[in-house]
Amino acid sequence: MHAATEENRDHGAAAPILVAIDGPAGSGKSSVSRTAAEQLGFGILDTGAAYRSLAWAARRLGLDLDNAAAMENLLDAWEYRITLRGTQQVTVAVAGGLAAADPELESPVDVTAAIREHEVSGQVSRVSKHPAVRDRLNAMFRTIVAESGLPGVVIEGRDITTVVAPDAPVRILLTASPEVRAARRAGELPGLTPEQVLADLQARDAKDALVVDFITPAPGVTLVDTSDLNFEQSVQAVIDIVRAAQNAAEESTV
Ligand SMILES: Nc1ncnc2c1ncn2[C@@H]1O[C@H](COP(=O)(O)OP(=O)(O)OP(=O)(O)O)[C@@H](O)[C@H]1O
Ligand SMILES: Nc1ccn([C@@H]2O[C@H](COP(=O)(O)O)[C@@H](O)[C@H]2O)c(=O)n1
Repeated sequence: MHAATEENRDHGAAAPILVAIDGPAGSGKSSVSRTAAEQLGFGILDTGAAYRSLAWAARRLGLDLDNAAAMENLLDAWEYRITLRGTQQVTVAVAGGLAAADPELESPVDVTAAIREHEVSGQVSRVSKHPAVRDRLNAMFRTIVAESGLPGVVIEGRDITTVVAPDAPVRILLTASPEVRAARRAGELPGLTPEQVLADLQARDAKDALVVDFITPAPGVTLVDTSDLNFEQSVQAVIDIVRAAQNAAEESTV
C-alpha cells in the first residue's frame, strides 16, 4: 500500500500545519475544505477518497467487502495515489496475483470520477467498518501529510479530529441538517428524487456512525453548522477559524 504523488514530496520540510475537518455525508467537507485550502495556500487530503477507492477496487476484483481479511489482503497489494493540490486526481493499481481477476488494474487506473458514483457510495461503509482497514488507512494518511512538503494541509473525513489528527491546531466539525444536505446533493444526482437522496444519505450516516462519531464535536472541536450559510459563507467560516488559531499561536510566541 502506498500513497501520495511524487510532486508532493519534499523530504526535510517542516511538518505542515494541520486543519482537521469532520462531518456527515454531504455536509460540504470536500467542497468547502478544498476551496478553503486553496485560499489558505494549503493542500487538501480527502480521506473518503481512499475508502471509496478501496471499495471500488474490491468490487472490480469480485472480493467480499464484508470480509476484513480479504480487505487487508487487498491493502497489501493496493497502490494508491492522490493529489493534494489542484484538481483532484486519484489512481489505483493492484500488484501481484490479485490483479489476475482484472489485469487492467496491474497499471494505475484513474478512479477520480468512478469513486463518486452512487454504487460506490452505497457500498463504501462495508469496507470502512473494519478496524484493521481504518488503522492502516489512518497510518497512510499521516504519512501522506508528513511527506507532503506543504506549509499546511486540510484533512477531511469522519474521524480526523478524533483519531487521525486529534492534536491538530484547528479541528472543525462541519455539519448541516439532513434535509439541507440532501437538497444540495440532489442537485448533483439528477436521476434520483430528493427523497431517495435523503434516504441514501441517512442510511450511509447510520452505518458510518456505528464505527465513528462525526455528529457530536469532541472537546476542543469547533462546530460549524452550514444549514443557513451559503457556500462562500461556509468557506469563510472555516478560514476565519484557521486565521484566529494562527493569530493566537503568533501572539503566544511574542
Ligand atoms: N454551504 C453550502 N451552501 C450550498 N451548497 C453547499 C454548501 N456546502 C456544500 N455545498 C454543496 O453540497 C454538495 C455536497 O458537498 P460535498 O460533496 O463537499 O460534501 P461532502 O461532505 O464531501 O459529502 P460526502 O461525504 O458525501 O463526500 C456539493 O454540491 C457542494 O457544492
Ligand atoms: N475518515 C473517513 C473518511 C471516510 N470514511 C468512509 O468513506 C466513505 C466515503 O467518504 P466521503 O467523505 O467521500 O463521503 C464514508 O461514507 C465512510 O464510510 C470513513 O469511514 N472515515
